[in-house]
Amino acid sequence: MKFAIIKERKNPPDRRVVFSPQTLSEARKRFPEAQFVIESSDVRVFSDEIYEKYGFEVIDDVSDADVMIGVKEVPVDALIPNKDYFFFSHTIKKQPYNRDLLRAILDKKINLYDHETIVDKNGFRLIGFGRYAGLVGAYNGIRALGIRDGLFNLPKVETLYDLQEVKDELQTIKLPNIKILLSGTGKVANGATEILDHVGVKEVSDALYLTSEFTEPVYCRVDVMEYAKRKDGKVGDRLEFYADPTGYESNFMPYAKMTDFFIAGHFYGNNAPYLFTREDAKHPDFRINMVADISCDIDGPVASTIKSSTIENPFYGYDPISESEVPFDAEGAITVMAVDNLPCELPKDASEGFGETFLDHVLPSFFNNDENGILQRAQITKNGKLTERFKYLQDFVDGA
Ligand SMILES: NC(=O)c1ccc[n+]([C@@H]2O[C@H](COP(=O)([O-])OP(=O)(O)OC[C@H]3O[C@@H](n4cnc5c(N)ncnc54)[C@H](O)[C@@H]3O)[C@@H](O)[C@H]2O)c1
Repeated sequence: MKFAIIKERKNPPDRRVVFSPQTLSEARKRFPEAQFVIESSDVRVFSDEIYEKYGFEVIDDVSDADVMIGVKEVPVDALIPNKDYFFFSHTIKKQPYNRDLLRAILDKKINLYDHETIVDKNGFRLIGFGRYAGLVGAYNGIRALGIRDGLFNLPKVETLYDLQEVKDELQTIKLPNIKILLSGTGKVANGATEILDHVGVKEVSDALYLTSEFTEPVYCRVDVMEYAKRKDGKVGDRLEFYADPTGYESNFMPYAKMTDFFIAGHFYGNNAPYLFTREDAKHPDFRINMVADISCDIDGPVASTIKSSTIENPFYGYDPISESEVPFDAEGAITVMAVDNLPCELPKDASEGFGETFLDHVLPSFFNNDENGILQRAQITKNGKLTERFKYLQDFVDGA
């Protein structure tokens, strides 16, 4: 079986890749029956020459490979019919901007596997870039704070070589006595925690956080059972909330009154209550003045996120009174960092980490008859049709 590491063709260019040269060598060792080729690329974080140094063939035409492995959406005219493809297709939530892509995939009888749909038998995602989004998102929030309040001047992550350099930069700063709230307990939140711990911010329980002030910076981690509660006053249940959050309402306000800097790292499911609304942000006791919204749902659960921001211009201000965008350092504004492609800022580490999990969780399935059902669950299209699991996308494909 021949695997091709394909070139990223989306604009702006994404420098990430599923396999670093080193991880691909490991894959070659573990699966001697597999063949790997590299499609030449001038944007990838690892150069063609490095792959060649590791003994891989780097070519322009990879059309004789069986399985194409990429990161971002492949443009329709670059899709090769009748192949297996792995990439983030951003189609499973019926994203309108990728309807034509899904149609082309079906027309070209491509077997599409999406990195996002690579899950274990309980439905938990096995691979992703979440940790890197958390790392970069927390750093960017701290960077915004330093610039806005004239405290320190951290460089942009994209100008640094790797995670170690990011961490080295953070050694040079001292945070003021602020209170930081972090939502989520998943991959993103773990990445953010790694940064907060590295900066030496101490974690405190929510009971203490909600009742005390401190003489040093602290952070508190909350998940659904803290920032939401049952409307009927009964005790909530996390799994029940995931399945159907309609019986819940926000419990975020007590935290908003005790927080300076909010890092959003939760997943927001359909019909869940908003964490805070535009009205909430107007409340005189609403204390948050800095939001690093890594979850980045626009005009939704975190009301100050009125748009996503870019790596180039990562910060903007939200004026709670006029409910509109203002400069990030305007008087009375909530400063917002809402970059929606954070892992792109750390392409080397993100690629290395992603490849290791792809190697552990996905590649074996090609050689063990998919004994854990990984490929079967992840497959969205087969022979020009949607697979059973993804039949719900049929009306999206058929729609105008
Ligand atoms: N800004 C970016 O560049 C970027 C990059 C990667 C991920 N993200 C986003 O960050 C968010 C968190 O990602 P993650 O990888 O940490 O996810 P995860 O699955 O590892 O963790 C999800 C977290 O959200 C909570 N949650 C709340 N409602 C849930 C529900 N209905 N189903 C599942 N979990 C629920 C969970 O309890 C958990 O704390 C996602 O919305 C993701 O799209 C953003």
